Amino acid sequence: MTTMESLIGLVNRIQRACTVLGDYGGGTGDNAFNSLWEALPTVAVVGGQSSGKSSVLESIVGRDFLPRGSGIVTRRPLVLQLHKTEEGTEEYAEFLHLPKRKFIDFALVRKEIQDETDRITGKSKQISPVPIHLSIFSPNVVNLTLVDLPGLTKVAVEGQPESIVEDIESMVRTYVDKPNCIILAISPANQDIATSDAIKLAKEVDPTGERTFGVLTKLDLMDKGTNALEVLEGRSYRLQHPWVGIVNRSQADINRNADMMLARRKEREYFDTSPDYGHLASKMGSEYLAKLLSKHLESVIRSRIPSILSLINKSIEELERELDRLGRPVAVDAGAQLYTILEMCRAFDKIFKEHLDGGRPGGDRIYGVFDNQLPAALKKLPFDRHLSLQSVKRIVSEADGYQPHLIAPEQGYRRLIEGALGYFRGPAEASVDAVHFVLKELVRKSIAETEELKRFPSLQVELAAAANTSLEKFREESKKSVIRLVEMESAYLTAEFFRKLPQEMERSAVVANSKNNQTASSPSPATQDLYGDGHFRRIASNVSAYVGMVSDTLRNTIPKACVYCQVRQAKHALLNYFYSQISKREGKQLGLLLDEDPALMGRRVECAQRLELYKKARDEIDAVAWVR
Ligand SMILES: Nc1nc2c(ncn2[C@@H]2O[C@H](COP(=O)(O)OP(=O)(O)OP(=O)(O)O)[C@@H](O)[C@H]2O)c(=O)[nH]1
Repeated sequence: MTTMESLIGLVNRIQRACTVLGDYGGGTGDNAFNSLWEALPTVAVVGGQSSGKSSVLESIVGRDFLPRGSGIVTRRPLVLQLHKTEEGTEEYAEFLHLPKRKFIDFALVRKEIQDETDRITGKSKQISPVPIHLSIFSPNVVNLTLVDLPGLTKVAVEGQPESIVEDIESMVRTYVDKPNCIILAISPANQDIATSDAIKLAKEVDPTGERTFGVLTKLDLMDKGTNALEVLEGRSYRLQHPWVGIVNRSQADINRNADMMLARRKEREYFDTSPDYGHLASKMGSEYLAKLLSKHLESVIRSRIPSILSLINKSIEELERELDRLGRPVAVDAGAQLYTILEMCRAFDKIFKEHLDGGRPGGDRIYGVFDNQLPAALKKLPFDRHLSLQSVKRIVSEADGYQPHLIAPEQGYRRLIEGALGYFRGPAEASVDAVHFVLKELVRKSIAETEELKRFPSLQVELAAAANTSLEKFREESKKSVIRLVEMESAYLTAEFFRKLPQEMERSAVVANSKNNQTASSPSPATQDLYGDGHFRRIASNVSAYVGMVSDTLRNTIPKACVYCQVRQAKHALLNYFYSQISKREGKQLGLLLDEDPALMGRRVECAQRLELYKKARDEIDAVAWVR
């Protein structure tokens, strides 16, 4: 059988561990972990300024320990964990941020709360969502955890930023919005309940009043002849739980340093003897409130345990998956580091090859170079200009020198052809460059897609640089090869092509003759036209036909050279340069390559800590017999 202590204490322990890891009610938006804190039931104390919040808390504890003053005194949430101890034991307090230091003197507790508030918020009087955890061990308390929040206010006081009014409200909301938050809404009885800040907020976030406990303070300060029965009996504002009336110490009592135990007794007497509230006396006062809350908190925790466990189990699974993805921490010895690097290179190389061979997209763009870009570039070459009548006449005349040619202009043909073939260098080199850029892009993509490499930005950079150096070398080789192909075409022309030409010319002349109906005695057109425009046009068309034949050949051979020199090499030897470099490295330099992204290392540590927290929480909950 489990006691209340073990249930509330269990939640207290988990809450403290959550805070250490930055998971607390008002500040968990940015680290993308499930918030365990939010799954834990908490009692949040909410009220307008001077509504009596601090007094209620002190009454519940039975000690004077909260900072007082003008302006906004509570500027960080105070998680107040009360632990009931055996009768006769000494009372003491402990802060989470000062483990092992026992506070016996509660005046020092007050000072430490002030100092610790300033430590985070500075003297700026700003507010901060990072809670202060205070545990109080005493025979005069019930087991209970409450979160004291800054008082809702309407105006900033001197030295505080204007935004503080909204900042406080939004901080309070981050707590009370959560379905697991029990709202302790404090309103003063000497003020119209309709204007109570606490009730206004509670109405908004908990319209059915399921998780709101209404507390009415300052009953003793009501005008003579009036009472708060309308509120306390639930007629002014109905809640599912009964309202609790409280009489705290007055300012004069505080100034007099009136004893808290005495104040509790006086409060009891007030209700016992009150003509207005006598019938409600057993359900009034701070002691009753503490017991009521403790019982309620315990039952809520009990009912939430299955959902807390399921959140914990889900989070454990998620964290383990994430840790697998992030990989294990890097080995420290050089051999293991080299092994890790080579493993990653292999993974990268595999992905790169898949891109080329078709398992992944991108390789087809190389075929695109050969099938579209190269033919289009060849088509665009300015042969029309080169073989225009004027240009042909000029080149042939220049080639003849002072003696005009007698039969075919051999030199003229050669010069025209050589001039034309020179144009093929452009598309040949452009094809090599285009293939180079596709390969480079595939290297970039493959690095990005290699999951194992994600952790190591330095290795990524080095790998990319080495791969690109290799690609550059392949590009040089490829360029040499395609230029050689073009030069080979210029070096030796296909004589066969020209041997066929005279017959072709005759044939075309006969055709032209018969078309013109000329007599047999007319001179042969070939002779007649030896230096005329028709002759030069024929030369241009012969050269054009030859160049066309070479173009067809190069269209087939340039891709072969590119694939041979670049694609094939990239597939087989892309990382050879990297391997030769890496084998020369010492252990320390290898370590540098494996320096992980600090953000990732941080994330791994965070995940590991979270995992530990969740596992510990699961074990603790499992250890409590009533869960079964
Ligand atoms: N007579 C009487 N005075 C009370 C009662 N409750 C609170 N006070 C006084 O009201 C004043 C404000 O009370 P606090 O407990 O400081 O109120 P608070 O809501 O914590 O105020 P802030 O921290 O300033 O937001 C103090 O002077 C208290 O003595 C009460 O029930 N009766």
